[in-house]
Amino acid sequence: MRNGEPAVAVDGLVKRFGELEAVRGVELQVAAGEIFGFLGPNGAGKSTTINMLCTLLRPTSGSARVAGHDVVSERDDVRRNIGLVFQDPTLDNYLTGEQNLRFHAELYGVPRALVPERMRQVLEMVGLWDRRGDRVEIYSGGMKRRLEIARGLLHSPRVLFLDEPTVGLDPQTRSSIWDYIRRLKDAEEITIFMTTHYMDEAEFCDRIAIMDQGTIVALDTPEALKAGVGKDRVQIHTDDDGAAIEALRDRFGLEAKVAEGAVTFAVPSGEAFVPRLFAELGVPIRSVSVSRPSLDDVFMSFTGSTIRDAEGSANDWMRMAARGRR
Ligand SMILES: Nc1ncnc2c1ncn2[C@@H]1O[C@H](COP(=O)(O)OP(=O)(O)OP(=O)(O)O)[C@@H](O)[C@H]1O
Repeated sequence: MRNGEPAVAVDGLVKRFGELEAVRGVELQVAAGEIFGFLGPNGAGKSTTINMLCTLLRPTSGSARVAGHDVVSERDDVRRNIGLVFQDPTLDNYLTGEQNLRFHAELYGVPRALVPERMRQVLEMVGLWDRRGDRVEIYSGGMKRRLEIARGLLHSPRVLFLDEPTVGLDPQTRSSIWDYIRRLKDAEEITIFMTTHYMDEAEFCDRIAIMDQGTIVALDTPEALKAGVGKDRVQIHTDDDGAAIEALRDRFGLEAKVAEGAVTFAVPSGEAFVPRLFAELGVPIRSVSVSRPSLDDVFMSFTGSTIRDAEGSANDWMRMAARGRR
């Protein structure tokens, strides 16, 4: 990869499955050393895009370069330069942490002489050096995830693809995984391309792309995306959501929808609007909450649903990836 060249450069990338255009002309660039987050509802095309970047799926048209190499014509170079951390655990439980890493080193052709030193580095980075001799079956969920990250790093990839690195982990473990990810970025000058469903985690990304129906609908820093929404979110609980949505449309010209079990809509100044709402809605309100724009609102303004409602979008790509590698 030449100096100043983006770690990931995607140009007019398209993937068709028969009639279905799953990815429709995606353009993006990720700078070396960036933490880049990929968000989107179920079926948005994230997995398909990432699979193309990881060389596991061939683009229908367009091009992509990862770590300076073309994903079609220089497939092996791309593979040597990327690390993948699957959502589904792919560790061998009967082996020790160290044995798992040795196996991977062999698979990736890491020169034998370099393995002990590199193994120590990555295991220390994720705080598992002292536990390297234990069988993985007695590791906690968080330890397993950290070992997967260590393994993804072992062959010194330039770009690390992480699929929901903290899904299913408790908040404390999630936060420690994030400490490792941030430390990683400093220590290894690595580029991280990740998917997450946790909006608080998306905040840690340098930039975020929101994908919907095969295209990128927003791409910027979390701050810029939130500033762009420019509206507060109001949520009300009522006894008749249908009537409330109708009244909001008829009396205030507002488009509302039910999200997370509450009638939800956006107005420029939420607090100032609440008294009018109570006075004029004509539908009894049980409770109301007003919040400043969050990444969730950004997500909603571009995709029409909250990330929690869109949840369950289990990223199948790693499963596909695992299959594709066999
Ligand atoms: N191998 C395939 N053959 C046919 N259609 C596919 C294939 N892979 C994906 N698709 C379709 O392409 C679209 C995009 O799917 P994709 O898995 O990329 O979405 P996603 O954003 O990753 O969603 P999720 O978060 O649920 O994983 C979907 O409509 C999906 O059904």
